Amino acid sequence: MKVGDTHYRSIWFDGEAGRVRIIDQRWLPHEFRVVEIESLDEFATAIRDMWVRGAPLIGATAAYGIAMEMHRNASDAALDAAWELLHETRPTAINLRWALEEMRQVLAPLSEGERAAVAFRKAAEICDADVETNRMIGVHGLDLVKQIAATKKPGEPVNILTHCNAGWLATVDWGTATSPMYHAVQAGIPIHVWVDETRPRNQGAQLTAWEMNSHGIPHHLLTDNAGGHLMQHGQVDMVIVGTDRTTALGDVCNKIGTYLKALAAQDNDVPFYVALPSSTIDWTVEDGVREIPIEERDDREVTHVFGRLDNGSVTSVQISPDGTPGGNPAFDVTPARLVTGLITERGVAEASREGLLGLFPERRSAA
Ligand SMILES: CSC[C@@H](O)[C@@H](O)C(=O)COP(=O)(O)O
Repeated sequence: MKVGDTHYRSIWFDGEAGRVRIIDQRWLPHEFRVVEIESLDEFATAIRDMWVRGAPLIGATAAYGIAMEMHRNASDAALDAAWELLHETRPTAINLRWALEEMRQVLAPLSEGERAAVAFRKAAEICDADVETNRMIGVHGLDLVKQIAATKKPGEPVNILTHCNAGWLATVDWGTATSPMYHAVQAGIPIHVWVDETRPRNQGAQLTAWEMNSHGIPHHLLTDNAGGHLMQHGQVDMVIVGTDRTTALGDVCNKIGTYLKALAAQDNDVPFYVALPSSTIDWTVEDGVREIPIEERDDREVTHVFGRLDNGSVTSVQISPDGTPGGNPAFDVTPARLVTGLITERGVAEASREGLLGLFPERRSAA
């Protein structure tokens, strides 16, 4: 999407310089920094320490990490070691394993001399496919927004609540949850977005709000606890969130706090949609609550907040007493029964095995 007048993706390969460039998301919204990442360790650090984050972008970054490593050393041992190192950076988002497997499958049968060029081509393909997938999620999600818009008075906006950042910064472009929003704006449908701040790292406040602001989409930033109240008062027409891993039965694992929004939505008859590329479906998992590994992050993310001081400097400050430990589960699972529909690149599915298999019939034999 555009930043000022320039169109950016969240990751790209500069072929002339032989460098991968990313937007270092740790500094947004205060500073827009583009950095180069080169060594395998830098790729692992960029994913683990969330210079890049969001399930699809983690996968795309890992793909380029493999490509850069193949350029340096294309042996079987280097491929396996890179796969392992990148795979252990973040445990919950399945796109990481998906992208690493895609890379390994094309590279493993090749000779060492062939691997680097093919790896860069494959990483670029993964990125391009992500962009198109997310565009299609927007096309299908737009139909849902239109249905709600049809019930409104002329000019009255569709109020959409979202949690965390499932925007273009979490993908290569468009975003998943935000793609229907961009498509609605393009179609001239008035929307207004409620942006959950998303403690502890505040991806909503720092990233989604920045995206909405940059694109001129009307929005308000909310504390994480406000959504239920707004739903009770008819101020939320629909929820659209992303997912880091979707089970074969339609449970969705997304940023911590998503589950509570789904409960509030059900209690208030607010449709709760989850937008996802099919690379987020883990067909090997059925029960999300029991089977999906939930990332536990550093408790400093809870005991401290990051922001800009009045003097303009960007820093983190402690908000809790010395000695109080933080608990930091980074994701939770929303059971399929709370999900109104899964918005995929192939259409909107019921959150169930049959719903998913209806859109992805090629998976039927495996099921
Ligand atoms: C399209 S991204 C979907 C999810 O990855 C997103 O909602 C999310 O939870 C991101 O978590 P993060 O910890 O910032 O990587």
